[in-house]
Amino acid sequence: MIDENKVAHTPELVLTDYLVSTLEKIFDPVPVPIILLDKDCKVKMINRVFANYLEFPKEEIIGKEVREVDKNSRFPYVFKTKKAEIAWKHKFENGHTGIVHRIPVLDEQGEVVYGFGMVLFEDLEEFKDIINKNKLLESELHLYKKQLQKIQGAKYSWETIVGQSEKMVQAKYMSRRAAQTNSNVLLLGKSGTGKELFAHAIHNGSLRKHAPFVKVNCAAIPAELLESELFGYEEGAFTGAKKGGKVGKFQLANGGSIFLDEIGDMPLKMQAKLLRVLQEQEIEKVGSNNTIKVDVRVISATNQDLLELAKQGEFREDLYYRLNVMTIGIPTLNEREGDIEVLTEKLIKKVSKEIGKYVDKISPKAMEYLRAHNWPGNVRELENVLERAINLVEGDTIMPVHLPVYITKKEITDTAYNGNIRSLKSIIEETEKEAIVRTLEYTKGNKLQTAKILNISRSSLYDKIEKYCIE
Ligand SMILES: Nc1ncnc2c1ncn2[C@@H]1O[C@H](COP(=O)(O)OP(=O)(O)OP(=O)(O)O)[C@@H](O)[C@H]1O
Repeated sequence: MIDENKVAHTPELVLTDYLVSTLEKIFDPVPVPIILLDKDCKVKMINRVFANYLEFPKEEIIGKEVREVDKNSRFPYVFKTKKAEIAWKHKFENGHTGIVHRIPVLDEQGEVVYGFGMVLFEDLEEFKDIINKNKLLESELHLYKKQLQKIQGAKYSWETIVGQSEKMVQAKYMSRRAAQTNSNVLLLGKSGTGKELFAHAIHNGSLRKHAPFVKVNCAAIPAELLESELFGYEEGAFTGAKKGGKVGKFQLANGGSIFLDEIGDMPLKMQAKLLRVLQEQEIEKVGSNNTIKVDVRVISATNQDLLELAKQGEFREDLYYRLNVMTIGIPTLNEREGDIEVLTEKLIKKVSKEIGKYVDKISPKAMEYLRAHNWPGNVRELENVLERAINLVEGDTIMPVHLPVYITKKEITDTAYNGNIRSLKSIIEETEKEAIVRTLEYTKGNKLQTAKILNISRSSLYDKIEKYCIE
């Protein structure tokens, strides 16, 4: 950027005819309009493109006072103030509007010896075009940066993790401490409690925050693809392998963090390979004998009891200890006293902004229902309930009528105890049926998710659905 307050200084320089004709030879072929004035504001040199722009024969301009050529010229003023005018909009006498520089050149005593002028953009439209293109490029860049961050960056920080309950404060404290170390972290918590949020925050709060954060859902990738997904493959490693091979998630996360979600679902064979990577800090692509050094911090998460899985032979105990250098337990929503209110307030704002509706209140009765519910699906369930409610609201307040029946008709469960004189078995069965019906309602009939939330196997869920004749 040129500083307008800094004018050009030159040691004593006489614009001899010889010098002027040399400058003319230099600047005449240059396609940028350039003009040189002597200390009396008379034109000493003008190049051809400038003369054409002013629509004057070049020879007629030389020796004229600048205002005889362009009566709007500010050069006399610039010579008076001795201050350069950089990138000024200027309307020439012939109607052209351009962007110009006017620079007075001073000698060592600070007196103007000559003036240098040039037209930066001959046409304002051209300038506007460049500005617009620049704006467009800037907004595209912004978009790509955001997308890149979405793909490989961490979105959340501790500030975005809502919760003031004792258990939540403790979890945040532990994760802040974990972030300061380079150790692997294991996040334990039921589905929808916010484990992923914590993984993002740990990465964002660590020294690795400027490097990638890469997420892998171990349960969502078929076992036979997991290895190439994690470690990549060489060209021709197997039929159907892409030309040029593929870079694995560990390599993508190099220098940063990898978030292995649902680690409990990782097949045993892969667990052995992961253990080797954690021990050696190097990976081997599928179909390659070469090793590649990687520096990655592993943050893993599960809603399963890994030690129990280890007892059953489904999870390697040695891997468990490798992953579990720091454990952070994320509490269920039920255990987070007082958090329903703050979360509800925050989520209403977030969801209504996403949906584009102006809902910002919840009635005391509706809030009471939310407080009384036991939230098997945790914060994710609360978010879904509020999203559904905001979609239904016509004013700006969520009322009980906007909440799902399974939340407002809590007394249904209470009927299980009505009459009292019933066998324990029938009470348990009725409660069990009720829990399944409600969870199916919440998951919109998704049996896999229902089984997960209720912490039972899918086959056991099917047996119970049949037993209780649930539609
Ligand atoms: N403390 C919180 N503050 C704000 N939003 C939260 C909080 N906890 C969870 N959420 C929101 O709840 C949803 C579920 O969170 P997240 O995906 O992190 O849960 P999870 O424990 O990783 O679930 P799963 O085990 O099913 O993968 C997300 O939309 C997240 O934004």
